Amino acid sequence: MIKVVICGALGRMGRAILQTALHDASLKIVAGVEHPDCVVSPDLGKAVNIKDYEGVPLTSRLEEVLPMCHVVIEFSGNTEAALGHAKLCAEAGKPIVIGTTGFTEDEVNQLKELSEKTAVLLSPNMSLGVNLLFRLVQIATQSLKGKGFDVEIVEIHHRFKKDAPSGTALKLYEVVNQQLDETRRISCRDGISPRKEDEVGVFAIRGGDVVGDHTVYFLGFGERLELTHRATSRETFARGALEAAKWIHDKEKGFYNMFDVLGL
Ligand SMILES: NC(=O)C1=CN([C@@H]2O[C@H](COP(=O)(O)OP(=O)(O)OC[C@H]3O[C@@H](n4cnc5c(N)ncnc54)[C@H](OP(=O)(O)O)[C@@H]3O)[C@@H](O)[C@H]2O)C=CC1
Ligand SMILES: O=C(O)C1=N[C@H](C(=O)O)C[C@H](O)C1
Repeated sequence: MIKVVICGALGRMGRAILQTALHDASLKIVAGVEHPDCVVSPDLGKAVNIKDYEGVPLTSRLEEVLPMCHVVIEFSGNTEAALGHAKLCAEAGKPIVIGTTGFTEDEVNQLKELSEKTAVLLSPNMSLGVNLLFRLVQIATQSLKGKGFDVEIVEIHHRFKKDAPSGTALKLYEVVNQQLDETRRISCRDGISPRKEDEVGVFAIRGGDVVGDHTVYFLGFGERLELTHRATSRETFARGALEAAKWIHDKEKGFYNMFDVLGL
């Protein structure tokens, strides 16, 4: 049985992962890591009876529970904390699956350095559909290049999401940018100025309880192609994160993403 620690244990994703893991006999959530100032701080350090977490110890110090596990899943939503957790994993030689988004380029480079000591999987989206979308967008961009199509990206998420644009939208832009020559990402249009040829708009809409929608538009003359993924439940990300944990638990070192897990 694969023993897993979740960082960001009481968050939306942490709870979804715990719930999903309850139906999988091949792994067990052995501890949760939470923010030191989290609302349940009196319970930190001992087993708690928060719904879903009955008997699972919660702590604010990953190093205390690392020896208990084979793999760590990181969804704290805080890139500084996630980097700290990855450093502890590298020191202890424990693999880590990171779903947290919003890393700067420099932080991603630091994660790559840590992956020389332990296995690190970083993906802004653990769903099968979005990872296939990355591939489809690559094909569409390549196929429509030089044929008069403009590319624009729109994402919608719940009102509580902190980072914008989403990690997935930024990855979609990266895929588009790799196929085209020198594009410029913009996040707003306001005023009198027609679209510039090298622009790619990446726009974030926030509201309600939207789990996560991403659309890439290929806008031509007389036709347009829209590639859309809609996540309707966090369980889809949770299942992906747990599949990633199973896949990485016996890997020694290296920098991976969901393509490696899904074989895409
Ligand atoms: N890769 C993927 O497939 C997906 C990625 N995400 C990403 O995952 C992240 C989390 O999303 P979500 O669950 O909605 O966010 P939440 O805010 O609901 O959950 C994050 C949890 O982590 C806690 N936390 C904050 N700092 C620390 C810390 N230093 N150590 C341990 N825990 C900490 C938060 O506590 P507190 O509230 O007290 O700060 C909170 O309980 C985001 O970056 C999001 O973009 C989301 C869905 C899918
Ligand atoms: O914060 C979220 O909720 C999500 N974040 C991820 C992102 O930033 O891409 C993935 C998913 O769309 C949900």
